[in-house]
Amino acid sequence: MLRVAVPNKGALAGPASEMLGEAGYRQRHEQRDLTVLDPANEVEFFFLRPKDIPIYVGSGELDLGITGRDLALDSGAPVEEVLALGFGGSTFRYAAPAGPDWKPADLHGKRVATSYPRLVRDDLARQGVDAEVIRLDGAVEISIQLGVADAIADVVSSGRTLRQHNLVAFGDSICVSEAVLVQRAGSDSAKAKSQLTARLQGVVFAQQYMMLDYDCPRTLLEKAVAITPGLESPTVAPLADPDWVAVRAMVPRKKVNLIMDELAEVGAKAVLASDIRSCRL
Ligand SMILES: Nc1ncnc2c1ncn2[C@@H]1O[C@H](COP(=O)(O)OP(=O)(O)OP(=O)(O)O)[C@@H](O)[C@H]1O
Ligand SMILES: O=P(O)(O)OC[C@H]1O[C@H](OP(=O)(O)OP(=O)(O)O)[C@H](O)[C@@H]1O
Ligand SMILES: [Mg+2]
Repeated sequence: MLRVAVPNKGALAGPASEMLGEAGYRQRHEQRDLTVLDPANEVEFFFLRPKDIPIYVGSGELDLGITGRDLALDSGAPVEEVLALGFGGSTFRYAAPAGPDWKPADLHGKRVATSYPRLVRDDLARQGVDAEVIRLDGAVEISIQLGVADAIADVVSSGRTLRQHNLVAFGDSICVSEAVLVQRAGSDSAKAKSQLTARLQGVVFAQQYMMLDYDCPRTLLEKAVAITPGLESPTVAPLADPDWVAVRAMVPRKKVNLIMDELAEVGAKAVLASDIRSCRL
């Protein structure tokens, strides 16, 4: 039985369960459930705090876990990334009160509040800055106002929380994070583990692509195929009208509107874009 850790609360919990559900795994119905058995797939899921997940996986008690890259790095646990999952994106930044232009070197001799002390200490050491790290559990943005810190280092997603507290991010991102699937560093890729990874990879990949279907005059096919080369090569099928063909190809989701504009310009008609739920390469 494969043992897999899933975030039970916070920003990563909903999307992680949705992705596992999409990949065909059983998920919990009750928020209070801390374990779910999926006998058909021979997997047991454990719903844990995302911060604790690298510790369970690093100890070898659990085989795989979903957590944030920033949390995995901060834990110092011996885990390695198996797959980046494309949700829960954030950056981890230094921030200080708006006004003077800060740079990381200005933190020398100052107090930096954070819930990610290892991540921050490692970065300060890398930059050769000697600052005091104040460890807080959350709501770090208010610590400067309350007089316990001069600057902070925290997760920035939309940037709204920083703005609300009149803080400005400075320096390069300490970490560019997203949800990741992790395993114990150096552990082998058992069959069950690769199967779960491949299924999740199928969902991650499907979310990055869309399927395009369109009709195209035979004479313009070469031009249209150059715009939608597909993964191997697009599917081209005859239509009842011998002068026209139907074309089907996967395209990157981010470019779908641009590609639809280009196809329309070339003379393609009835261009349809649809979501892909899962995909095996
Ligand atoms: N808007 C966001 N706010 C907080 N975390 C986010 C956001 N977007 C992505 N994340 C990621 O989610 C993870 C943090 O999850 P979570 O908020 O559950 O942890 P936590 O802050 O320690 O828990 P809690 O806030 O419940 O005490 C990190 O990997 C972080 O990068
Ligand atoms: O850039 P934004 O979109 O505003 O998001 C970032 C904020 O969200 C998180 O806080 P969370 O809600 O997890 O509370 P916490 O500080 O108590 O962990 C994070 O710690 C920041 O405060
Ligand atoms: Mg939080």
